[in-house]
Amino acid sequence: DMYSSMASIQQAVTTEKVLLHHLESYLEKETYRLNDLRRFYDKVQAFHEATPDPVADPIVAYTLMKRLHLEWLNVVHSLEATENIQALKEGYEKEEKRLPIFEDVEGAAKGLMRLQDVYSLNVNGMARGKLQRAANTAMSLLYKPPASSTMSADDCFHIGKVAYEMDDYYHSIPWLEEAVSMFRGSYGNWFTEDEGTLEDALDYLAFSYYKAGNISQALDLSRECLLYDPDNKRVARNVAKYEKILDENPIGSGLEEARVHRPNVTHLRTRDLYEGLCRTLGKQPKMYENPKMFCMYDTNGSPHLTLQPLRREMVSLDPYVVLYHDFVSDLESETIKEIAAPWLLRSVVASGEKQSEAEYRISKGAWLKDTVHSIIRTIDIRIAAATGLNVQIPYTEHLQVVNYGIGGHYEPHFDHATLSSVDMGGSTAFIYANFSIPVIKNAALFWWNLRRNGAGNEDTLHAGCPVLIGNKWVANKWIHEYGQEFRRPCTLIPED
Ligand SMILES: O=C(O)CCC(=O)C(=O)O
Ligand SMILES: [Fe+2]
Repeated sequence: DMYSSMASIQQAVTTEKVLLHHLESYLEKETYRLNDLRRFYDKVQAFHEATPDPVADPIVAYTLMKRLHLEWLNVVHSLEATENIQALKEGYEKEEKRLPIFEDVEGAAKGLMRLQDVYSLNVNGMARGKLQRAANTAMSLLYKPPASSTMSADDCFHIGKVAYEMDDYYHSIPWLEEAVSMFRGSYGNWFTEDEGTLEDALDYLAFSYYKAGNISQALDLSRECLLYDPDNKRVARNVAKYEKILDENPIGSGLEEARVHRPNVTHLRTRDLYEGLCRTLGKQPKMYENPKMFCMYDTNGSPHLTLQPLRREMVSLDPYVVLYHDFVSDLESETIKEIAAPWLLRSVVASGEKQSEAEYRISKGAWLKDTVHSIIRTIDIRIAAATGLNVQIPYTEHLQVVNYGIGGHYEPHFDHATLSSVDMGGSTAFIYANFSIPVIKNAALFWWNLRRNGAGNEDTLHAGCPVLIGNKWVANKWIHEYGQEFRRPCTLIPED
């Protein structure tokens, strides 16, 4: 699929540029054709104005005869229009296999709804291309794009429909409200590219309200829909039905509006904690008040780091989490991304004995062996130097390079089992340990997910927050317990 990684979406830009080129050439040819038709029209029109009595002049009469016998025929039966549209269609068909499919648009729409929820974004703002916090969380503008990227009524309608098809009225209502209000504003204008109309949006919105238990809203909208589409028998039946319900249940007689809840797709107990941490966008000022949380140049006693120590920042003492700033260089991270890009495949998660794609991990990844490029080997050596651990296969896994997609995230999980540029969102959140770390380009985050006695540290439950703006790449190196016996000896203290 395409929506699950920004690297794949970048290819869509190239595809659209090709389509744009075909359309440009079509428009040029059609403009030429229509200008020529206009010239013919003007010629005939001028003739009728200038020659009130064509019958008197034999030459004039001749041209009239010839025109009617031949010229009109050629004009009306001209093949040019067909040829032009044919060329456009052929150009499109050549790109067809590169176009996103339904699941991609659906996945992208779900990604936007995820961002809306996790970052409490306001739908009206989103439709205007601005990322602002919803009204109940003190309206604040998070991001305004440099170029205007507003959504059309039809864009909002589509998202509303995706939610509606999932019986998710919590999302379908605000998006369809937005669509209806925009369609109303442009009523009477016809946009070739649109899939839906005001009537369609009203219809879906009315039914969403009905499902959510708001019958009087459903009735108002259905009546408005009938106004535009008086022959729609189904909507007429709905109006009658809603009127009947309201008649039988006067206000206050127990017909309460069902509260529409955000669908708990993740069945996640930790969701609120996780999202709260994501919303801080990695800002944790409290952390710096603890003197133990210092920064230092660290060689870890390794000769590899003597001349160029790592810049280490303590992030958490328990669980032990450290951040190495500029762990890799721009050249290294760019190279890794380039090597990984052609091999990216949809990320999977363990599900029983098998592996499967999951809504809770939206990204694509590639495994890079140290033999594919000397940079991978260099980084392995650096990881070994920083951690003092043995990073030879089979004591670690290969480097896993991951690129997130639209609203791409990885919900809370354990790894017992990190390179990038993100402008906003995408923090790594430690749910129980209650902190999150923003994405810092070229930095590496290191933690022990096992205690020295081999038990998993529950406090390492962590997640990759949905990416709000930017392109997030991470590289994971999972180091196994096995093989480190003499490098990280065990102790008898359980909490060590
Ligand atoms: O993307 C992140 O911030 C975390 C990624 C992660 O935890 C994983 O891939 O296991
Ligand atoms: Fe992880």
